Amino acid sequence: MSTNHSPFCEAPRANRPSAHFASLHLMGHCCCFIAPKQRVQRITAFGLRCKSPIRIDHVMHNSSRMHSQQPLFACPAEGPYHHAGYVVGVRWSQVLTKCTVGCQTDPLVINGCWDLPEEQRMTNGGKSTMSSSLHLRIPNSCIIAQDAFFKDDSVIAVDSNGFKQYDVLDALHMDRMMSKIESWRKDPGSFLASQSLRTQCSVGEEVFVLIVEGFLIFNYGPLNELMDKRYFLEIPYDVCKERRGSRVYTPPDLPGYFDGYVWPRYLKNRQEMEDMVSDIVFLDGLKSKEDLLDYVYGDVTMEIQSLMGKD
Ligand SMILES: Nc1ncnc2c1ncn2[C@@H]1O[C@H](COP(=O)(O)OP(=O)(O)OP(=O)(O)O)[C@@H](O)[C@H]1O
Ligand SMILES: NC(=O)c1ccc[n+]([C@@H]2O[C@H](CO)[C@@H](O)[C@H]2O)c1
Repeated sequence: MSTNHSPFCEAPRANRPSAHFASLHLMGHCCCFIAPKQRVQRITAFGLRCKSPIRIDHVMHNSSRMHSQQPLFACPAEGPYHHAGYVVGVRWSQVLTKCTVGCQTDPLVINGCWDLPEEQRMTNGGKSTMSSSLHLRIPNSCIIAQDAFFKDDSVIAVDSNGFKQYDVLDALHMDRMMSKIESWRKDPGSFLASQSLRTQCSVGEEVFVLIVEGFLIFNYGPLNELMDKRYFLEIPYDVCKERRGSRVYTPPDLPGYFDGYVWPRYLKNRQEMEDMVSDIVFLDGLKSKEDLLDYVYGDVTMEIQSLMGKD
């Protein structure tokens, strides 16, 4: 199976109303709360839907760290709906405060995903790759990865085929993941410091960005609703199977696990996700890492600029 649908747009789906493809559409709601030390955090939620082709000419670069982008195009395409999906959500908070100018040079080391050699990380859709690169480009960002919250193997349910039921929310300590996200929300600056990440602040205001990366983050309502932006990286069945086959998990996949459990479960999870969430940007994970990163980075920075401009 293969995909020919375009990289930066929602994937086609037979039962998705065509209106969902119509034009770039931002919708938002905001809420405010006052955090300690006079800090004002604003949380904005919005979704992105797109039809074809959307041209993004550039990203504002009134800050030295914002890079201008090459024009990018997004358009829908037809095709079978057989893609493995991986999700990356982005959340940010804006902090209005006075800070000194600094720089962030530390690479992200969180949840054990960045400091592992590539061949030991999961070899699937590219979300860890994307998240890590995004983090390095976005000041004051950090990653929380869902894979770090798997329960112990001894408590994972087993089906009648002997397949461990790893690809369900029950296999994850979502409560612990939420606690971690909550601690970021309460005080992102302190959270970064606790991860040995320095903050970079411009005079006047700063935006902290949390990149939430995982394979079931949108299926968990309380987490999904916190996201400001949602991206879903897809790769076709055959590529996914091949990449999965080259991985060694702990515990390792049993023979037949991919076709007997992982793929059918993925299809169920994906259906559930699409029934719950509509404002997801689907990305073609077969595109180059650079193109994907440029697109997402451009998209996120535009929204951050827009967020900053609203105050
Ligand atoms: N756009 C891409 N094109 C080609 N290869 C890619 C792309 N993105 C990532 N890869 C490669 O695919 C492999 C898997 O990437 P990555 O670990 O980021 O996937 P993942 O979705 O995080 O998987 P998992 O959730 O299972 O950890 C890596 O070897 C990575 O270098
Ligand atoms: N404990 C783990 O991290 C673990 C163990 C066995 C399988 N997996 C797989 O990780 C993927 C999500 O990234 C899922 O498809 C799990 O099957 C993870």
